[in-house]
Amino acid sequence: MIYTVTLNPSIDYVIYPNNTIKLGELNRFDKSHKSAGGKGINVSRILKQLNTENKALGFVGGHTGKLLTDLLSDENVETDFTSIKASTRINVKVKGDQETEINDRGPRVTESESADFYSTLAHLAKNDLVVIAGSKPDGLSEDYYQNLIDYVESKEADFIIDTTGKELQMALSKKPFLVKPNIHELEDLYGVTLDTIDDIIPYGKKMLEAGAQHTIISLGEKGALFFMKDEVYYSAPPEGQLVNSVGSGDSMIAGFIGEYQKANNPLDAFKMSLACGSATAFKEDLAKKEDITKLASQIKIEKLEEK
Ligand SMILES: Nc1ncnc2c1ncn2[C@@H]1O[C@H](COP(=O)(O)OP(=O)(O)OP(=O)(O)O)[C@@H](O)[C@H]1O
Ligand SMILES: O=P(O)(O)OC[C@@]1(O)O[C@H](CO)[C@@H](O)[C@@H]1O
Repeated sequence: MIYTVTLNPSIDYVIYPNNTIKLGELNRFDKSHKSAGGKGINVSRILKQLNTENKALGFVGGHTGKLLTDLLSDENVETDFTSIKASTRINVKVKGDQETEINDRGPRVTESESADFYSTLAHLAKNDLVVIAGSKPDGLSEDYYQNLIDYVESKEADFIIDTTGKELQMALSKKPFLVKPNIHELEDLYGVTLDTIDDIIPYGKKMLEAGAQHTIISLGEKGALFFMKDEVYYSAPPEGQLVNSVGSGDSMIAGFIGEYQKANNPLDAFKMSLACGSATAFKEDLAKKEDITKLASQIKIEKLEEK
């Protein structure tokens, strides 16, 4: 079974302003939509499009939590959320001349609610996969992710983590099945500036040396690099027009897992991750199955290095 964990999910309220947003003035817009958001939830939504069985876990509360659950149920995404008293956050995504994201800090989770979460992982078993993604809400201990990873390890299950900084650094030594930093997260992790693919490669390798089983470094409109064992691959994205980059990184993770589950072939999984990432980048909301299928045949990967 695949579980996605979104400790701080959101309603993503996406607005399309009629004009450039003017600070300090009344701005109007004619078009908007609300979608179930949060990084792990996005992974679940794309996995559903790929017909990969999975369950979304995390904390939800209040009317917004109910809306989130209903939106997922409309897409037939299986959930087993832990109820909290405080309300699920609303994150605002402004699609103006540029994309601007305004993310709420989110609700506070109480100590007893934080312990309740573990009951949703009661059936976790050997070879299951847990995808842990996104920010941690207030109220959870500093080492909540670390404890969660230790728990997953104790059940002999695998995990993927999509987080940043110290938490990502800590997780590497626990041998994640996949990590997928974007270029900026990689620069922050190692305190460097990376301008070219040749600059990036040693840092991708470092992530494998530190423990990651597979590493994808996403480069936005420039595509992505893939590291496994001693091999390094690159792929440019398929042709298309950027419409929305929110969730494209999460879609990549889903694409990798969905394809890997089918045939245990990491290179095909990397191709599918590119197809899913770009299919979402070319859509207003997350990609649908038909968008992904259209792009999948266009992805070409190039081997850059082998020791
Ligand atoms: N402008 C674009 N054109 C084509 N593909 C894109 C574009 N932007 C993103 N993608 C696709 O999405 C993937 C992930 O993008 P990016 O590196 O921006 O991830 P990210 O920063 O984790 O995304 P986010 O946090 O917004 O979900 C890229 O590797 C690429 O396949
Ligand atoms: O505040 P976090 O947890 O870091 O990120 C939350 C979020 O920005 O990430 C997703 C896109 O990756 C969105 O659906 C959601 O609003």
